[in-house]
Amino acid sequence: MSDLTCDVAVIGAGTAGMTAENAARKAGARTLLIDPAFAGTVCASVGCMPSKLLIAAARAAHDAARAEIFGIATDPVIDGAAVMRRVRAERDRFVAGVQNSLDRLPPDVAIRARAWFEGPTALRLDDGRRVTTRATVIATGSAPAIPDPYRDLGDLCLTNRNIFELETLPDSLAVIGAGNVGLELAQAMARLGVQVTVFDRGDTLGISRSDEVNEAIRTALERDLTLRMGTSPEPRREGERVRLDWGDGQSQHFDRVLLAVGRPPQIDGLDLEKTGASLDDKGMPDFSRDTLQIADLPIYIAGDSNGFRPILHEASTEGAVAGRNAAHHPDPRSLDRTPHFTITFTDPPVASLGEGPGPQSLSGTADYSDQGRAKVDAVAHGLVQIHADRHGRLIGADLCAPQGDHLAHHLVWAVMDRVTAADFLRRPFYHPTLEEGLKSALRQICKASETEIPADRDLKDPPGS
Ligand SMILES: Cc1cc2nc3c(=O)[nH]c(=O)nc-3n(C[C@H](O)[C@H](O)[C@H](O)COP(=O)(O)OP(=O)(O)OC[C@H]3O[C@@H](n4cnc5c(N)ncnc54)[C@H](O)[C@@H]3O)c2cc1C
Ligand SMILES: NC(=O)c1ccc[n+]([C@@H]2O[C@H](COP(=O)([O-])OP(=O)(O)OC[C@H]3O[C@@H](n4cnc5c(N)ncnc54)[C@H](O)[C@@H]3O)[C@@H](O)[C@H]2O)c1
Repeated sequence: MSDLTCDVAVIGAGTAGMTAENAARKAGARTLLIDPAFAGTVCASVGCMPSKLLIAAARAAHDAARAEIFGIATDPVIDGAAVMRRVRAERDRFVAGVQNSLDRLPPDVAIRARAWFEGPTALRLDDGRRVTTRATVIATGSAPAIPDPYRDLGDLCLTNRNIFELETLPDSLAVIGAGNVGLELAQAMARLGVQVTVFDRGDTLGISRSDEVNEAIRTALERDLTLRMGTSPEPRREGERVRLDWGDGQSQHFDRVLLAVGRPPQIDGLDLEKTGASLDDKGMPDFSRDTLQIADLPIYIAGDSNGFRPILHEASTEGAVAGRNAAHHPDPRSLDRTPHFTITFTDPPVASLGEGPGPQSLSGTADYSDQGRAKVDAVAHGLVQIHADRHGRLIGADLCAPQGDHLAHHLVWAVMDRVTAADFLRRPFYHPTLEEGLKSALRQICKASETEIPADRDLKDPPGS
């Protein structure tokens, strides 16, 4: 096979890589998109989408089990094999959608191979070919960390890469790591009838920047599962089960263990040292968060592989910017970054956006344990903390509240629009909705910032809101 030449080589055909290739090609570059598998992105195949499909099944089970609250008797039977079949069937449709996009690439753009650097403008492929390029985008994603003791567990050790392949649900599951992956999947499994224990070496839940929000999600989770904070258990395979030992003499057996202890960037094996980039002790190159360029090299790094904001919409935006900048190298343009914004799809969802609470900021809190619409729907739990500057301009929020994924979008858009609490209160709030609950936090910010609550607006909540 003969060597290859291009303007922009993109390493990795995930969300960031596919977007980068497209942006570079639209900017007039001759592109190559290099991936050993073209497996249809982590998001569609083993990340966002199958996890949300499992969560959707869990929500159906949970709603059926609690229908009694409303006077409706149900006795749900969970067919674990059918649950997993639907997860995979719908997941496969998402993956097929990605494969369709890959099939529409111009001929000879997709190269099925693993790549690594031989120099700043030279790549080597594992099929022996060499690629000479003007610029490169690294978009190699991240991979689940697997601490050594768990490697001996064989098929009893799950990660996001194989959990969705389970034929049926296990009776019991230990989840190691109370981050996004761990908590979303732990609660879903528990609501599907699996006995779940979550272990985390941290003493307290750290999913949010706010202690109150961490406490709200902790009490919600403990209705479904056991949380063992401050533990880093030792695993041992015993036949077809895993024994975990922790603390002084405590132990328990589980059918399976799900490892969710972090997702470091997949940069091993890229031979980045051959590019001339200076690397930190983890092998990470220094890169600009504005342009995604590594030093002054013709190399850009996007998505989970740069470790900055390892979430989907950031991978997509960064991919577009890295692709465009690689095509226009050496004249990269800065990325117009949106605020920090994360959502954990637990029930209630947890979100954090913009700036967190700080010494210079004001906060208002909306209590959702006593909110009208939340009580109607029997989901009254949690809180929303809205943060503002001293003039009452919204700068961020932390929350754990019913439909918190939607509330968080209203808030992050308001932060981007540089809206003040008073501006926000001028908008209509339909009754009875969860949005209406935000008003109490906004009024507190008006008061603390000594700004007027707009004329013609209520000064306190009407009954039932
Ligand atoms: C269980 C789970 C749930 C998630 N849920 C959400 C969610 O709800 N919302 C959200 O915003 N985010 C979520 N995420 C995060 C989201 O999936 C990632 O941020 C996103 O998929 C990252 O995309 P990427 O393009 O950076 O990497 P990837 O999609 O992983 O693509 C990387 C590609 O690089 C290729 N590659 C690696 N090394 C090489 C090499 N040397 N040569 C060639 N190719 C290479 C790989 O084969 C792969 O195709 C979730 C993640 C997980 C694991
Ligand atoms: N809804 C979403 O947006 C979503 C969902 C899932 C994943 N993700 C992405 O995936 C990334 C990785 O998620 P993650 O949950 O794997 O990692 P994480 O870094 O968010 O959490 C890992 C947790 O594991 C704990 N831990 C580490 N080593 C341990 C050990 N040996 N024993 C016990 N506990 C240990 C840590 O204290 C930490 O709480 C997230 O940062 C996020 O960007 C996003």
